[in-house]
Amino acid sequence: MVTHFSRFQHLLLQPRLLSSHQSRALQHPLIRTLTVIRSVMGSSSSSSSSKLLFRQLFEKESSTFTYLLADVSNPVKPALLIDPVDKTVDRDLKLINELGLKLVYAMNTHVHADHVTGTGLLKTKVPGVKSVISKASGSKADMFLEPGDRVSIGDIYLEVRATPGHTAGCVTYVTGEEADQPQPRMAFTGDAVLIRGCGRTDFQGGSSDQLYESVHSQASFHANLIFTLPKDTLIYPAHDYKGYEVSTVGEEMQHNPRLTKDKETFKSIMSNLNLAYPKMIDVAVPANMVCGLQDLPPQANL
Ligand SMILES: N[C@@H](CCC(=O)N[C@@H](CSS)C(=O)NCC(=O)O)C(=O)O
Repeated sequence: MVTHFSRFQHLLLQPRLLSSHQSRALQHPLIRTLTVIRSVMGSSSSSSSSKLLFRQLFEKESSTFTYLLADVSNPVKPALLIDPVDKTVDRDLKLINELGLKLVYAMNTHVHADHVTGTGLLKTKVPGVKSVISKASGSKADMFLEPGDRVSIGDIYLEVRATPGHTAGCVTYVTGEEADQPQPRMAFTGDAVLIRGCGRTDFQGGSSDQLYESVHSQASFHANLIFTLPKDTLIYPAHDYKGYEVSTVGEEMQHNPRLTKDKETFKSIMSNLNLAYPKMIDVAVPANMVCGLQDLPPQANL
């Protein structure tokens, strides 16, 4: 199910005003088609695809978003969860059952410090579910991802991009670029990019320098490059503390109060956040290093 791939090219269609000459040129059927696609994409605050079933779910104690994606064009309706929380596993499973989906993967964007992941619990409740996390996280799981891997459910897939900075093993999952994948693209950024913010960088191997590079750099093919994704790419973070639900790459490039700054200013902002340590960090990190389950016997196959 996880495959390496070698293409990160994408078509970037910038919205702009048209001259009368350009308007006449739009009579060309190919250009007209592209323009229609662009206008649909540009006005959207959610992705459209006849295949994709998508739900954004919220756990209010830790302000965590869990995302449910499924390919409902496939007879099995295979599904995955991104960043499930232990406290809301039963809610998530109820929804999955009601919608007739088959949960295949329980994935994390990183080792969370503020809540216990639901992946271990999901594995005990749904036989066959595979826990998934980046290899760089150092955590236990059934499947370990590296930058450039793909995770597929039916005909829909997520690309894995390295997003270190909040933690060393953070990744972002991005839907595929092809026309048969959900459009606009969706980026599940974990705690790398939050809406009008970003993840803190003061523990778990965090680095403000690295986070800045993860978002801005174009140096490495498999590096995250969040701000080089198409501007209409929808950003779905792991947390929100301000009442937001979704943003876009273009919106964050323009309005993110931290990530729009130059690197030195960004680093200075990050080193002066003075945030309290997450209340659950001493419980959550050890638990999440073993998929959210601490009390299993050593021989348990996580
Ligand atoms: N008060 C919460 C923790 C809040 C917090 O630190 N959130 C993290 C992401 S979870 S480790 C973060 O990166 N925040 C960035 C920010 O600017 O707020 C608790 O005690 O759990």
